[in-house]
Amino acid sequence: MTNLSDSNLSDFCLKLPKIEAHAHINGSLSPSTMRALVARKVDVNPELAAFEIPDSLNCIDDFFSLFKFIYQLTDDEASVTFATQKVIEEFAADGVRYLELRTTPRANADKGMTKHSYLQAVIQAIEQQQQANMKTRLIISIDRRNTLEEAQETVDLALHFQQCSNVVVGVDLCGDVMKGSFLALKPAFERARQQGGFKLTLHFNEVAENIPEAPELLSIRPDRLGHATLLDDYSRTTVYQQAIPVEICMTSNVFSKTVATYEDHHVKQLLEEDHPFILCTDDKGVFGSDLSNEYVLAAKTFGLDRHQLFEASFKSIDYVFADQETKDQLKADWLAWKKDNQDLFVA
Ligand SMILES: CNc1ncnc2c1ncn2[C@@H]1O[C@H](COP(=O)(O)O)[C@@H](O)[C@H]1O
Repeated sequence: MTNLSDSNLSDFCLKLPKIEAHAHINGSLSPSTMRALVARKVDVNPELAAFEIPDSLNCIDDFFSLFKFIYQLTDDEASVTFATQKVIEEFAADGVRYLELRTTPRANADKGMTKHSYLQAVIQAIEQQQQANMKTRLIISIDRRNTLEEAQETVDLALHFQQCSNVVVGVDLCGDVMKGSFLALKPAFERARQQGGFKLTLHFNEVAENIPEAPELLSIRPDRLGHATLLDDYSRTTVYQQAIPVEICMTSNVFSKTVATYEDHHVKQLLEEDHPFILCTDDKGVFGSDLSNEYVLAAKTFGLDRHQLFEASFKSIDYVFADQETKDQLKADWLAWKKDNQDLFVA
């Protein structure tokens, strides 16, 4: 049962202006969005009526196989647009003021959806769904299982959409941590930075098997790292020396068992070392935790007070893939919010 201070803390974390920088679109679909998508499709695909998210995810393998189901819900452009709009609305309702969504372009020949039309649907949704209080930007993901040719095709799309829209800001390496190799894909990331000026973020050392390729990932000097769960000596030295911001996804790590408990979470070290990090959700739909809840968890687990929570959120602004003018505006908004809400800082 929540006591009074719990609900006060939840209320504070909901109202706190926040940055979300690591949110996979298809992992962020809420149960109500999934139900709405099932309702749209069940006539043509009755099997979807039996679609349900497992109550508990036993290991990271379960987690990646879950996306095979979710992808049946977003297998045409209209569903992709609908899903993206819902995700944006929900982050805005959770007090997010600057959102960087990410997604992997996906084709579906049966529905006539191409990677190009998939991205067009996402970008259209972002442009149409700009909220009064929240800016949304897009990071385009390259899946670890891609061939170099596929990865280059994704970079081509990022470059194409950069010509007609200002929402694409970065390129990400994601996907099943046990598959693929970064080395094969490295030229695509280098081209994304050189030709598009895109920022690069890489899912990094989520499991021990990723450690051997860590020097290769760090060699491109990523602008941010996702998770960075396991820091071997070389990675720790490099990540700390280069002050690379880490996208922290506590619930995702605990649910997918890459971190044993919240108390053991590596954000503890980052807090102690004052190393840059951003609290994020990863897949709020799959793991059932929105961003304000991640702030509640960080506060409860590591004893952070409201000023420290504000600082964590405020510092995150420096690490987003936006221009300086946008960052300055966000900082001014955050400070104005703090000034207007002094009463919330009294627990
Ligand atoms: C444990 N955390 C994670 N580690 C690595 N990749 C992840 C992930 N969570 C999600 N994805 C990647 O994002 C895709 C779903 O969103 P999009 O279809 O791109 O919008 C997943 O298929 C996976 O490739």
